[in-house]
Amino acid sequence: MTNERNSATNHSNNTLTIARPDDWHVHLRDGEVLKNTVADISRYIGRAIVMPNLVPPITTAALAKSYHKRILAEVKNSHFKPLMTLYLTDKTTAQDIIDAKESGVVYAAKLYPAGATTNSSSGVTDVANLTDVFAAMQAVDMPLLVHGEVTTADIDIFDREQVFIDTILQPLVANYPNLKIVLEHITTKNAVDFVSAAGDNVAATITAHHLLYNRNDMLVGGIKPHYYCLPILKRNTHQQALRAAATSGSTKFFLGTDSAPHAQHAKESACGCAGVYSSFAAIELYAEVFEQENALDKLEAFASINGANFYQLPVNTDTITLVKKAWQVPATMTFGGDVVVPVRANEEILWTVAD
Ligand SMILES: NC(=O)N[C@@H](CC(=O)O)C(=O)O
Ligand SMILES: [Zn+2]
Ligand SMILES: [Zn+2]
Repeated sequence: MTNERNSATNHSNNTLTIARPDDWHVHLRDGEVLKNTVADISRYIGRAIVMPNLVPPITTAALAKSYHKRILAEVKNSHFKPLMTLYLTDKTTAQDIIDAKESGVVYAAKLYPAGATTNSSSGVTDVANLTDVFAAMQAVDMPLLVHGEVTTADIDIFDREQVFIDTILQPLVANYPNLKIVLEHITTKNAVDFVSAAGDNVAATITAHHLLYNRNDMLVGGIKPHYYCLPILKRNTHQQALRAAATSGSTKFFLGTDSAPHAQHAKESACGCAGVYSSFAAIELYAEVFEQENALDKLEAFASINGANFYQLPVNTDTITLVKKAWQVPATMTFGGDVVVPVRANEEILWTVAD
């Protein structure tokens, strides 16, 4: 079932009113930084799919419930609702999925190939270990969210998404034809083509930074660790394919910031962490892309409608208004007892969300 809705989109050159957007992929972390990450994401975002890659990871309904409570304790805006996820391991059982579904707070389960990204060491070593789990997810209609990269040393880091699609995802989709799958934070034309050709049960999130940047931004003129994320930024032809997909009007692509803060010292290091902090200005950054592509009329579907329909949740009934008004991003933002360097630090963002 999909939501039928008369579009609230209304725009002149300088303002755009859309249904309240949701973020279908975000890292809020835990502990003392939660008050900062929750304040930033809840400014105007409605719902957020909260990633489970904490240390230790959120592997059970009980852990998801207590993390959910810690997030809610920091929420000051009633329009914001965190949707929790379960971290799959080799040991996850079908009963874990049933318990998660019954918890009422878990909306999806996340597949991290072991070693693929930040805090994925407890991830899945072989999807063959999860046959019963995927069957249970299909039976209870719980979406599978996928970090789609292989991790074997012989595969070049720039090819890891494509090889994952060919060797892991394609058979998974074939074996579980009714399993809802979101290929998260896609970075390649290969991913766009795969998702576009698959059935309605397969969709993808696209980050603002993969739409705005390519690997030249990270590597030309000096190595810039704040552009380093996983999957890594690709060449500009892939970036163009992502921009075309996001602004195409296809219902298969929707907003997921993958906002993934790390303290400044952890990024500016001889072995810097992967992740870009963007949720403080998510819709403003996407609006830049959609404006550049002459597709502001497609932003509402991407940000506020397609994801809700995929998760079979109602589209938010209230709205936000974007105004074409530039503002300067600070050099750093508070991150618990530390600081995080945000995307666009010391530079301008061209759109503002009206209060
Ligand atoms: N995207 C990233 O570069 N990092 C994420 C993990 C992830 O989403 O893969 C993180 O948790 O830091
Ligand atoms: Zn990931
Ligand atoms: Zn992520």
